This record gives sequence, structure tokens and C-alpha cells, in this order.
Amino acid sequence: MFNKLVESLEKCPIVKRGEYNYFIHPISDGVPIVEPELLREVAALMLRNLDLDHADKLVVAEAMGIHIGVALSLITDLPLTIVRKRKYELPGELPLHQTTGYSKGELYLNGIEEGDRVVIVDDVFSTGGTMKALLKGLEQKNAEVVDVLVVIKRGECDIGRPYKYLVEIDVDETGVNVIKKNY
Ligand SMILES: O=P(O)(O)OC[C@H]1O[C@H](OP(=O)(O)OP(=O)(O)O)[C@H](O)[C@@H]1O
Ligand code: HPA
Repeated sequence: MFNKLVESLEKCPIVKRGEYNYFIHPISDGVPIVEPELLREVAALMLRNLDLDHADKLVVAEAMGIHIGVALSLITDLPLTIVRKRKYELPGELPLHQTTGYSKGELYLNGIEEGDRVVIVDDVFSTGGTMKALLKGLEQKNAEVVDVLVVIKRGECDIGRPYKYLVEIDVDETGVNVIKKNY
């Protein structure tokens, strides 16, 4: 039981993005195929680990927060906002600057009101740049972040608050090594 995430990580391919060893996995990339059993396992583990009692909304980042956020929303009945890479210019839209280990870009936060109690989930934590951008935006909106969870942690970074993760990995050019499992 609950072996699909680790087993799939241990056999996933690596490509170079500049100097960055980028692992390619269904949860973090949506390719080659997202098996329902894997998605169900990840959803069940997120549900077990998260503190959702006082949450009003889920927040995820485009693109690879979407499938895991949807899975969690369907189980919990919590509404979901997707922080998009596209600008909509809706009233109150907040632009955020995102930096990852291999890219830089803008994200746009919509759908959050002052006082909302939100839970953030994402697929991967690497430099923490994306999570820091989300936290900063939510703080600017005066939302309360009640919990943060990433499925796969591959780096160390102080994001100024505690967060949860399901597995911790090391990545080199030969592959992924799962070094910790929190379940
Ligand atoms: O900790 P960090 O260094 O910020 O890396 C983690 C982020 O990188 C990926 O997103 P990316 O912006 O590549 O977009 P994608 O979800 O569209 O693949 C991933 O989905 C995380 O959001
Ligand atoms: O190595 C990675 N693979 C997939 N998604 C990611 N997001 C940050 N780093 C990675």
C-alpha cells in the first residue's frame, strides 16, 4: 500500500536544464501518463497530512499544482484557485514574481479575499521560489495560510514558515533517490 509515488520516482528520467538536473515524473510534469492509482495515492496522503479543519480555500500554482489540487478539492469540497501564468486583469488580481531553479516568470493571483484561510499544495519544492512568491501574495491579500504541503521536496530553503512534504528526494544525473518518506 502507498508504494506508487516512491516506486515511480525511483525510475523516472532526468534531463539537464542548464546545470539543473530536472526529473520528469507524472506528478511534477503530467507525462508520460498520470495513472489514477498514483493520483489517488497522492490525494489520500495529502488528505492524511494536511490540517484542513479551518480551511476555506485551496491555492495551487499553474501548471503542476492543478491536477493534485483538483483531486484534493473533489475529496474535501474546498474551492480551488489556480495562480496562473496568464494575466486576466480581474479586479484585485495580484501579480507575483516567480523564480525557480531553471526559470523566471510572472504569476497572477485571483480569487482570494481578506481573511480567507487557505491551504497551499504544490507538486515540487526545489529552490522554494514559487512557494515564497505564493506566500508573499497571500500575505499582501491578508489571507491566513493555515497549512502548506508539497508532494516532493528536492531542496532546502527557508520559506519563513513550516511546511509539510510527502517525500524528500536527491537528484543527480543518474536519477532520483528517495531519502525520506513522511507516511
Ligand atoms: O521551488 P521552486 O524552485 O520554485 O520549484 C518548484 C516549482 O517549479 C515547478 O513549476 P514551474 O514554474 O516549472 O511550472 P509548471 O508547474 O508549469 O511545470 C513546480 O510545479 C513548482 O511550482
Ligand atoms: O526537477 C524537477 N522536475 C519537475 N518539476 C520540478 N520543479 C522544480 N524542479 C523540478
